[in-house]
Amino acid sequence: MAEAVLEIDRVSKRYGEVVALREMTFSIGAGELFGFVGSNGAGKTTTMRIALGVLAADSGEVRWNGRPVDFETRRNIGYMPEERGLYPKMKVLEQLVYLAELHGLSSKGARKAAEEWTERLGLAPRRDEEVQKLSLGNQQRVQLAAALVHDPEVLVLDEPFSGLDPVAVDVMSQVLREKCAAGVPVMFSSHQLDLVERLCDRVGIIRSGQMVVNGKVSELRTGGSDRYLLDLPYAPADWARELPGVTELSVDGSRFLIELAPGTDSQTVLAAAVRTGEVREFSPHRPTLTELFRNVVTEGTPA
Ligand SMILES: Nc1ncnc2c1ncn2[C@@H]1O[C@H](COP(=O)(O)OP(=O)(O)OP(=O)(O)O)[C@@H](O)[C@H]1O
Repeated sequence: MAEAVLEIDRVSKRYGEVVALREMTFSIGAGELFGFVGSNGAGKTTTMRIALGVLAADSGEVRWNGRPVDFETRRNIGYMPEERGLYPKMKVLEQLVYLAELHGLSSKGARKAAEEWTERLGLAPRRDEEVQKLSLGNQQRVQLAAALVHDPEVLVLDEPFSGLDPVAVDVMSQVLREKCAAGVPVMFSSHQLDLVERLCDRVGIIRSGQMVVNGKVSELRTGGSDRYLLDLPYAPADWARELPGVTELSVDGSRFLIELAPGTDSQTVLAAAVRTGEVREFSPHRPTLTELFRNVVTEGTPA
């Protein structure tokens, strides 16, 4: 794994009686695209705000390249807040130039960067429009441009894909991949799990303010239970029920999803399937991120 760059180390946070984060811990390496998922209210926004230093943790620490995040470091982070923080009456280009200058770019450099990003994100025809007059999706593109315009060394994006049309989703995905390829650690939250699965190197699933699953998407999908999908057009509905070590999880017409207990030989199960007649399909079933997510959020009692 790449050297850890952004580290969230045992961060806890309460809002009065509400415990939002309990010793939240994870890190994101250089050039890594990290998807942050969890139910509504699980603590994603709180984590990101603390990572950025715009909200103080009760305990724990956020480090960037081994040093606690402070005012100077924050200038190097590109942040796309969930609540969107643009000035509604300012024109698009003017606003981006202003934000880039705030982050330390010269006025010439700021204008050049603002022009490039508006071009890239399909906002060139909107440069002279007030942000408040844009559609929500276009406001979101401006918000992404605002996170990128100062060429940040870390990107933290709170639900950057929500409300975007498919073309904008593609552009956004491409931009995030490019940033990663350039060595920037990128963290983003999303409820669009298919997108997270497609895009991310690693995913973190949080529940009730804690990281409960953190790993490579491909490994998470192959690890864990031993499930098989079978298509048996002539099998009676109960063909698998008496087989030792086999649990039937679902049946959809002739398609059966089963789970094998540890030590159960899949070839014995295949032989039993063959005895029912034709076997159209017999394949290991890799759960999707959505299925993993459902298992994780419904497992155990929310604290
Ligand atoms: N300013 C606040 N005052 C009180 N409670 C808050 C505040 N902000 C967040 N919370 C609570 O903290 C918990 C975590 O909220 P947070 O916004 O971080 O979740 P989230 O994972 O981003 O949710 P969503 O997916 O809905 O955006 C929730 O129980 C929420 O109600």
